[in-house]
Amino acid sequence: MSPVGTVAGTADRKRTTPRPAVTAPKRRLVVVSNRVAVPRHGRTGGEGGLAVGVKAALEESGGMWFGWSGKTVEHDVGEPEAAGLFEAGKTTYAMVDLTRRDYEEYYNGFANRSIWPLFHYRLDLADFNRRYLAGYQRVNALFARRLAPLLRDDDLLWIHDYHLIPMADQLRHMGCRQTMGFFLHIPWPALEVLLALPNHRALVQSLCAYDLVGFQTEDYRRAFVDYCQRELGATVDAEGTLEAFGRRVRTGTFPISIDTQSLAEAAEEAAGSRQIHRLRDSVRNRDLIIGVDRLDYSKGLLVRVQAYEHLLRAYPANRGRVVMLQIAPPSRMEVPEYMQLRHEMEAACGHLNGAFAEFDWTPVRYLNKGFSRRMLAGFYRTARVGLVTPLRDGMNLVAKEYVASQNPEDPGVLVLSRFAGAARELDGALIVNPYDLEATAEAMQMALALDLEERKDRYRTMIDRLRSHDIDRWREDYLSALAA
Ligand SMILES: O=P(O)(O)OC[C@H]1O[C@H](O[C@H]2O[C@H](CO)[C@@H](O)[C@H](O)[C@H]2O)[C@H](O)[C@@H](O)[C@@H]1O
Ligand SMILES: O=c1ccn([C@@H]2O[C@H](COP(=O)(O)OP(=O)(O)O)[C@@H](O)[C@H]2O)c(=O)[nH]1
Repeated sequence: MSPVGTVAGTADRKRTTPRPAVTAPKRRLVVVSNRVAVPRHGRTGGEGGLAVGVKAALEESGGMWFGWSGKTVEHDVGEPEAAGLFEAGKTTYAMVDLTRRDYEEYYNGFANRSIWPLFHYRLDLADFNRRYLAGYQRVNALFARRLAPLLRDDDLLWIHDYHLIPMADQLRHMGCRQTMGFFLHIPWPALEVLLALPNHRALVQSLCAYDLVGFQTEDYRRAFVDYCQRELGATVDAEGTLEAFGRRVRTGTFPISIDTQSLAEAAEEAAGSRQIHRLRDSVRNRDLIIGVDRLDYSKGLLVRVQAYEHLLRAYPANRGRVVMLQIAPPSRMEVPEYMQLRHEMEAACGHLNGAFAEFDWTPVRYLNKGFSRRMLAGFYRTARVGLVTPLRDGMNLVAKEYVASQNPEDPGVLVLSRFAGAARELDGALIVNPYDLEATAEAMQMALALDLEERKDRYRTMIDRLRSHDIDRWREDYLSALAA
């Protein structure tokens, strides 16, 4: 299990003010996701948007969170009879172990070597081995068998992400008639790209077993509808409801967000901490540029290092004057393409430092480890520039966290890829095409040079959006649409 994920992660910070009351669903909420953020030793455990949003919904209304336990068992010793259950507060956690083979074929295989690269437009990296597909179907069927006996007739099911697309279909085959919603955290690709997936039709057919299918952006939703119309002959009405395979499926756009208020509080508090003082002392009077990403090829890490090299070549006055801090915790290390990226990043950062470093200045600090969100908030606030350059990204919460962490009186500037879902909302960022290295370098230069008034203006438009569209709003919008 990788150290940093959107669902499971290190301890979260408690809000100092209560969450606003939102319309809690009257029916019991059952959340299903690959990773489950289990509370440890009474501390809150969530890290990314999914964990924060789901936990808040379950704390409020009570319910169940079902998924993989994070454990693999070495041999297939026969399936356990039932999911392991335990209660914490109003929430029941129900979790299933996976055999090593299931984990390899379902998680490392179909989820992360077939769907993930394809949906992030990396056809060159996709592997459509049929063994992976079989493992994916097998684990979805196993999850459905373990969940079905725990369900009540009027439960609301909220199933998350690309690992679990066929789950509703599996449950329906077992006779489950509950309301079921799906939310996709990653991009939905254009029709021409999706057609490369050997079982694309069956996969989309299984999505039609849901009552509501939610996407991060309107572009992804439209791409899904486009596929259904052109490939399946589905009809769609003005509200985005599809008719396909004899079912009516609603579609919607629900951009995930962050706990804006608690991030801002954490950043302010962290600014006075010993570690942030240490960071500031080490950076001295230089400008800090920060990147924070799982070590994933979709995040555009290599082009980012190249763009930074362009910055140092095209604007040599920056040499000795800026420092780039790239935090890149290893992720999915059993998938060969991720290991390959690790080697490539080591070479790229080594090359850059070798070419430009001076005896008293190192241009890039490259760290293969994760930090708590509280520490990250302090790092973000210290950085004059936040660099978020994915080649394709469902949303990208780091972009939102960077903005929320800024000092309103002296905010930094976000340089953001147009291919991140977050670019649809964060229009105060300097938006770049990350494939265009020179333009990215120019945007970095501009970010370093922006005057205070313009930085404040850009920050204000973004923070207003993040305050009105925070993580509470995301789950409220999704759950009220699902329950409607
Ligand atoms: O669980 P892992 O394999 O360790 O991966 C971590 C998560 O990565 C993906 O995150 C996505 O969801 C974010 C929140 O909606 C979104 O901002 C980001 O753009 C996506 O890449 C994945 O979709 C999650 O399921 C993983 O837990
Ligand atoms: O060292 C780290 C690096 C990242 N994160 C968190 O991991 C999440 C990453 O989410 P994002 O949507 O940016 O990308 P994903 O990794 O889910 O694709 C964010 O909440 C980060 O704050 C973290 O807690 N510690």
